[in-house]
Amino acid sequence: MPLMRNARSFFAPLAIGAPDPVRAIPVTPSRMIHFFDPSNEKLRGKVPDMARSADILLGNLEDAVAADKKEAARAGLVEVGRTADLGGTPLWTRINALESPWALDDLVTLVTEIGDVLDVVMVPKVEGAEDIHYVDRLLAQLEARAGLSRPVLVHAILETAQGVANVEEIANASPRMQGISLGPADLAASRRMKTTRVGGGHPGYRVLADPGDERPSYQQDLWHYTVGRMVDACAAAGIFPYYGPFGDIKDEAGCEAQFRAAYLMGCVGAWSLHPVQIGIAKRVFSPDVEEVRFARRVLEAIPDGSGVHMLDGKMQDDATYKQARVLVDLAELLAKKDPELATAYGLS
Ligand SMILES: CC(C)(COP(=O)(O)OP(=O)(O)OC[C@H]1O[C@@H](n2cnc3c(N)ncnc32)[C@H](O)[C@@H]1OP(=O)(O)O)[C@@H](O)C(=O)NCCC(=O)NCCSC(=O)C[C@H](O)C(=O)O
Ligand SMILES: [Mg+2]
Repeated sequence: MPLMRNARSFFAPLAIGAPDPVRAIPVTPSRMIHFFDPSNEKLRGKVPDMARSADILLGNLEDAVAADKKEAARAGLVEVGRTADLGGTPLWTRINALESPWALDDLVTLVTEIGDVLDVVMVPKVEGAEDIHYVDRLLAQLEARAGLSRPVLVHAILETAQGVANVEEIANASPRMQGISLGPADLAASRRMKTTRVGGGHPGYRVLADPGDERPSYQQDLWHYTVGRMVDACAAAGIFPYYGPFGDIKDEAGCEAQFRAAYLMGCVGAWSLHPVQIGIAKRVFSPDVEEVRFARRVLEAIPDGSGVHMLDGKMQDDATYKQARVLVDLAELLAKKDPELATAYGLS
């Protein structure tokens, strides 16, 4: 069994002088976590534009940043944190893996230099609660030394078989846990899955109908099981699940379908690797206008949220009231950020 803090000490700061851990994870629009490489000067110049169009901006320090660019990426992110006008868009980072030569300096430098504007640290290849405990204590020490008044939160990537096996303990490892993302590329390698794709389906993974005149077959979702486990672990822990990357940038329809499956299963967002995927995530992770309209009718039809009612031939009760609440709450949250959505939802 991993070492867990007990119920009384769970919310105690892990270093003298560190800020109190949060009791509830902030609920903000997070339809996409937009990745950019902070070592790239041209992209750094685009940060204000990216921040206007994305819900969350993430300076990536890990995979996709070459080894000889790691320090430039870290320094570039410090520059962004110190100088860029993000207009209230949360700033996240993905640090290097904990066993790498860069992770320690990533945490020390970022919390010391820009801990006051850094909302969340994404930790790759998390295998169990012990990885979160290590980051948790170190963050507390760094926050205390930097005199920060609010804690930096932690987001784990689920991208090893061991991490999936331990997903519940990871989700509950610390009050800093903000959420978990699927990392389908590393996870595929860790599991010895035979695919070279970053997320998405595979034409060979399908179900064939029984023998008959015709034998239709349908492609299945390779990630259904893991997304299901991740969503349940996150919901049970009061944190947020995200589908991760979709690497085939040109396959916009494939990306949209994968994001939509994750949205319907409970994910709050996905990663965008390219500007085109910001629009896809916005479309997918904003509730459908007609569904919101129907959900509001459900809430109006059941003012106290109890009893049984009929609406358009469909039974409504306490449970459907709660389902409707999920959609309406999300629509109201997004409408506050997005005037076009506010108009579409009739909330302006
Ligand atoms: C994937 C890319 C390398 C593609 O870049 P590029 O070839 O430059 O694309 P385009 O020519 O179509 O670009 C058009 C313009 O858009 C700008 N651009 C591209 N990407 C971004 C971005 N992320 N943010 C902002 N702007 C972007 C280009 O500069 C062009 O601008 P201009 O020249 O002015 O017209 C590239 O998109 C990229 O590097 N994306 C991020 C990749 C990344 O972060 N990968 C790591 C996350 S996924 C992962 O790690 C796997 C996971 O961990 C797992 O295990 O599953
Ligand atoms: Mg990965």
